[in-house]
Amino acid sequence: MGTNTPTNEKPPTAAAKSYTPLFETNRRSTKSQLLNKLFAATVLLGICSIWFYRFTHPAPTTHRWVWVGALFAEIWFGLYWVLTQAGRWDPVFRSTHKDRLAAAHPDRSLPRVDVFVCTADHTIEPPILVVNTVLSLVAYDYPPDKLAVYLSDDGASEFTLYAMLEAARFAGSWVGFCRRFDVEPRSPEAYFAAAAGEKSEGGGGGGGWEEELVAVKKQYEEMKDRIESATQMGRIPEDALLQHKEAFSHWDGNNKYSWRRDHPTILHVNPPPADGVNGSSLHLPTLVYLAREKRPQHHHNFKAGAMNALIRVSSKISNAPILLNLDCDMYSNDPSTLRDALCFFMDDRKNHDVAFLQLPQMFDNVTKNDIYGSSLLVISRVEFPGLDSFGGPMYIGSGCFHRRDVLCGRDFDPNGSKLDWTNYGRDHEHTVEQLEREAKPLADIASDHNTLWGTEMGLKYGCPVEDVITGLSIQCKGWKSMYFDPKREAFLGKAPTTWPQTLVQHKRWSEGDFQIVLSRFSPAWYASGRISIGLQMMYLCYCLWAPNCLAVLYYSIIPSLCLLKGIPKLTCSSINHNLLLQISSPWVLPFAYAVAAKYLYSLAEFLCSGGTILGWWNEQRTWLYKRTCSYLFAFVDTILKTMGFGESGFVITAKVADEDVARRYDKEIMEFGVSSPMFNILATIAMLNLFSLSGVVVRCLVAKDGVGVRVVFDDMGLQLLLCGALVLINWPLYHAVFFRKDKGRMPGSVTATALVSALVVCTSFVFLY
Ligand SMILES: O=c1ccn([C@@H]2O[C@H](COP(=O)(O)OP(=O)(O)O[C@H]3O[C@H](CO)[C@@H](O)[C@H](O)[C@H]3O)[C@@H](O)[C@H]2O)c(=O)[nH]1
Ligand SMILES: [Mn+2]
Repeated sequence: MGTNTPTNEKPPTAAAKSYTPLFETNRRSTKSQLLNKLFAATVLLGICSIWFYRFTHPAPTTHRWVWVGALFAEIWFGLYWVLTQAGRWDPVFRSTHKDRLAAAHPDRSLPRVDVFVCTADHTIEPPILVVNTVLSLVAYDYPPDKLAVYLSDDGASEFTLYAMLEAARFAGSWVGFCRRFDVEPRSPEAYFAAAAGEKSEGGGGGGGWEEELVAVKKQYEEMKDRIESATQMGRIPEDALLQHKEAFSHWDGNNKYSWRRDHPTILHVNPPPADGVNGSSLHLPTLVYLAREKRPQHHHNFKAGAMNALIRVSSKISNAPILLNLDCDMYSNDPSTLRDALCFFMDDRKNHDVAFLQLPQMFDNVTKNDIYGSSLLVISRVEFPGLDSFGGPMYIGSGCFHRRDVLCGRDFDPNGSKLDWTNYGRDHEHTVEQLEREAKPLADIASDHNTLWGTEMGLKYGCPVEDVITGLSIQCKGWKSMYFDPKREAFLGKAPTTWPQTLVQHKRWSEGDFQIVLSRFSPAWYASGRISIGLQMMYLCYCLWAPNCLAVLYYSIIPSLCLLKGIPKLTCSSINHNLLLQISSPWVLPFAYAVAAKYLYSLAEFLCSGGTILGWWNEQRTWLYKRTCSYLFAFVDTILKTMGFGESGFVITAKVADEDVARRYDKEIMEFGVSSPMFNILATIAMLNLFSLSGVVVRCLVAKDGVGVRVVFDDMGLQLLLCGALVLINWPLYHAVFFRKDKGRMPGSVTATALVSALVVCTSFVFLY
């Protein structure tokens, strides 16, 4: 996509000579930008001519609603396309100078960093996965006395605490090994897997690496065994109970069923040995376990509540000016990421308005052709760099660095919003007991309920995408954000591995995003004048995912039904209308151009972002399924919620699958498996298109004189194409319905429901309408 050239940011003046930038900003070459814009202009022309066609061929008297639907869908798709162009207007790409950072700020003058890891359920977020993340963070290449890792456990699980304590013990050996051989990545599980395939970087070159690897791996496996068997047997080993009597005492005699929703704050600070691990020179960061207080009568506000408790508690313990937020499945893949991030926050000239720095969310379990389109490639590689030029990307949760003061509600002052490092941190004259005693009440409900937390301070409450709404409210104050997509992925997490997970995750996202449009911070009006128009357009683009379902549902159902019934024309007294255009009509050209150009461009973007052709095709299916299911449910639920019915929840995505499912996932076989209302809709639409297509084919075959065939192709050619494309993209679904025998197939009940519903819809449309 063109070459990158550095932008000319303000020519250096004499006074500014001593300033050395810590990061670089690159833009596409003027030529490639111009070409891109010209191309966009031609597509826009195509879109306008489609609109023009509709308006100059006014509503017919018969089948009027079909016409109205098509008009609505075409306007929607056209406008939506315009919104997406903002993300492609002027992308910027950032790179860092860690060497300059090191020269300007020796380790002892680096600011503290607090890392927050959130977990919420030890059954779907296994403790061993969580501690792999924790260990990868503890092993950051950063002065240990400046780093603290906090684990928030909304599941209040003794097994997660046990796992963390085990990890703290193992950390000495692990970090030592990592430092000595400079290994990457620093999540033990990921490293050992890579080392086994001899793909590991660093290390390999002798110096006792192999022996040490065997030893540290053995220790790790033993620890993993202990953690997993404790979880399986539902019992913490005696020796651990004895050693950490105080910490585990909270679980004595608790009621297993209500515990998660009803328990006091549990805070356990695990300070590193002051004189180094086993008296060596190796020091480790502080590790903290927190399960904030929960009571059934108080809403806990999901991850936002957990994050706010962490912000408060950490302010007493380490009080770092920079916070990093990670989900429990996202381990650090690059030990130098903290230094990368600081290049942005510590750049002398450009740091005064940067509130947060978002890094892309990448996943280590995505298969080659990404069957669920979960890698977010185009968003990460194309759209977020695009947002960055308009004031910065959204805050999307995991992988985001924040300035503590801004996240805590600091207003933007154009004359002085610089971060003063020196006011932060606290020295450890306190004993651990003192620290725990002081910090603990801050995670109690009393410190949160009826306070400014969740409204003016911290992450916002009441929205399933707490991250996006929080980021938007910060940007609306005048703060900027930045996006940094490093060459080596900074974090790797777990993407959903089944259709139900994928669809439910997108329901949460699109529901949350749509709520933002209707909220106080609406990007449609509140943000006007507060953030740039380009950014506003892109916020709308994401926040209007949910209502997208209407136009897509229309396009995937009505033209096919009309095809089946044989309605090519919508007649009005004098003019002939076509539902979709007639193939021989000159108007087909701009229509075909706009559609083809849009899809080819999207394919090119996908390939340039590192995807495969099949991956792109899979992503198109995912978009279709998300739009017809997740977004529909999100849309309906949001409307109901605004009318006062129901509340939106937070369904946590499972990070493990049973063996059978995992095996199919690795083979890129789609997983349906359970019956769900979402599948009923998907399968019904798929069947309906199959029936329509077969119906037409049969009709052509029985038409003796060939007239029927000609009419079908000429008058309904586009409908036929659309229906054919829908059948093609649904292929794996038919396969799962009709042919598969494994557990991941479409359940019989869904199949039956879909067949009956599609049959009823088709016959009643053909015979009754
Ligand atoms: O009551 C809760 C619910 C969730 N979580 C944590 O929130 C994180 C995200 O949950 P997950 O189920 O993995 O959702 P994703 O859709 O994968 O997460 C993305 O979307 C979320 C917003 O919907 C953001 O919060 C996340 O950071 C972002 O990675 C996980 O670490 C959970 O443990 C909590 O701490 N408390
Ligand atoms: Mn996740």
